[in-house]
Amino acid sequence: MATNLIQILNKCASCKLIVINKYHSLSCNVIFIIIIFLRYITYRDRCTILEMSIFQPNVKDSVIKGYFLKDASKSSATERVLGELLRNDPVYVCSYLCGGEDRQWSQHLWSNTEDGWVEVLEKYCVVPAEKPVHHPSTLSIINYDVFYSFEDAYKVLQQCVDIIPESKAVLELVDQRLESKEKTDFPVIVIEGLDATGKTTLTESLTEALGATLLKSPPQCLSPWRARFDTEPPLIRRAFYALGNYLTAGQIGQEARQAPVIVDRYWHSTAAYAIATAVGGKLGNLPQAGSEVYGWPGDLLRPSLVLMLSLSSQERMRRLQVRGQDKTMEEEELEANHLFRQKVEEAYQRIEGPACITVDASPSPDQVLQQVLLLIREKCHL
Ligand SMILES: Nc1ncnc2c1ncn2[C@@H]1O[C@H](COP(=O)(O)OP(=O)(O)OP(=O)(O)O)[C@@H](O)[C@H]1O
Ligand SMILES: Nc1ccn([C@@H]2O[C@H](COP(=O)(O)O)[C@@H](O)[C@H]2O)c(=O)n1
Repeated sequence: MATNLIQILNKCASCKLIVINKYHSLSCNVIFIIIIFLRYITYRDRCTILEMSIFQPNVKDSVIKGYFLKDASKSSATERVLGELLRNDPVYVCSYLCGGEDRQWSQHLWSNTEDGWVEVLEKYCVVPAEKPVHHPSTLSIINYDVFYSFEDAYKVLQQCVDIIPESKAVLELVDQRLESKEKTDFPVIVIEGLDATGKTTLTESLTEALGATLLKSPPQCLSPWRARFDTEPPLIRRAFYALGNYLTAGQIGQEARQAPVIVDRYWHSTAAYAIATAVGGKLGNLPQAGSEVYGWPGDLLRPSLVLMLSLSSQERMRRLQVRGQDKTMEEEELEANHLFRQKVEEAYQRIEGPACITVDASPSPDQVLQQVLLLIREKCHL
C-alpha cells in the first residue's frame, strides 16, 4: 500500500495537488482522524491543506466535503500519513494535472484495487461552470449544520461516543429529559440576539417584572461539556446545541405550568449561527427567505414569542469592551467579520414558526424593558 501511495504522491509532486473526499459525511470518527492527521502533516511539513467540496449544481445533499492537499515537500511523513488514511476508509482520491499545449487542467481519478491505488484510465477536463442558483454550502445544511428532529441530533452524538467520551454523559442527561407538551399553560418568551446585545440584562429584569422563571439554552446542566463540544467540527458542535434545546424544552414545559417563562437563547440561536457559519461569502449566499432550512423542528416546543435584540455594531463593540470578559472564538469572529454578523442577524429574521420580532436594544436598560413589556402585553395578553 505505502509503495503505491508513494507512486501517487510522486505523480502529484509534478502537479502538486491531491484531493481526498470522504464518502460519508456522518462518519464522525473518520472526520476526526482526517483532521488530526492533516493538522499534523501541515505542521510538520508545510503542506497546504484547504477544505474543499465537490457538488452537483443545485442538487440537494450532493455536496461531499473533502480536502485539497498541495504538497510541496515530497516528504515521507506525508506519504505515511496518507497511507494510513487511505487504508482505513473509503475515500475518493483525484489528482490534477496542468499540461498540453493549451495548459488545460485535467482531473485524474484513482481507484483502490487489490494491487493498491491505481490511476483510472479515464480523465476529465476541468472547465469553468456557470454560477449555480444555490450556493453549494446551502445544499448540505440539513442534518449537517442544523438538525430538525431530536433523533437526528441524537444519532450524531451516539456515533461520537468512542472518540468523544463526554458524549456518553450528554446522552445520559438527554435520555432523562422531561417530555414537553405542545401547548403551555403560561406564555414562553425567548430573548435572542448577538453577544452583548443585552440579553442577560433584559432576561433578568423581565423575569423579575413578570414574576417569571428564567431558563437558558443550553441549560446549566450541560455547562461541564460545553467548552469541549465548542472545539469540535460543526456537525458535532451543532448536534450538541440542538440537544441542549430539547433539554431546555423539557424544563420549559415543566415551569410553564406555574408561571410565564423567559428563555435566554433557544432554537433561533442554534439555527442562525449554524446557517451563517455554514454559508460562505456574502449575505446573498444565504438560502432565500422561505427556504426549508429556516423551518422549526416539528418535535421541539414552540415558544409564544421570540424577540431579537438588535444593536449597531459600534454600540455592541462598546458594550463588549466595557464588559471586558474573555471572548469565545465565535465572538472574535464576529468582531473580525462584519459579514458574518450580518448573516447571523439575517438568518435570525428568516427563521419561522415562530418568527422573531426585532427590538431596538440601544436605549437604556429600563427603556428596553418597558418596550419589551409592552410587546409582551400586546402579543401574549399578560
Ligand atoms: N440597554 C443597555 N444600555 C447600555 N448597556 C447595556 C444595556 N444592556 C446591557 N448593557 C451592558 O452591555 C453589556 C452586555 O450586556 P449583557 O451581558 O446583558 O449581554 P448579553 O446579550 O447577555 O451578552 P452574551 O450573549 O455575550 O452573554 C453589559 O456590560 C451590560 O451591563
Ligand atoms: N441555543 C443556543 C445557544 C448558543 N449557541 C451557540 O453558542 C454561542 C453563543 O452563546 P453565548 O452563550 O456565548 O452567547 C454561539 O456561537 C451559538 O453558536 C447555540 O448554538 N444554540
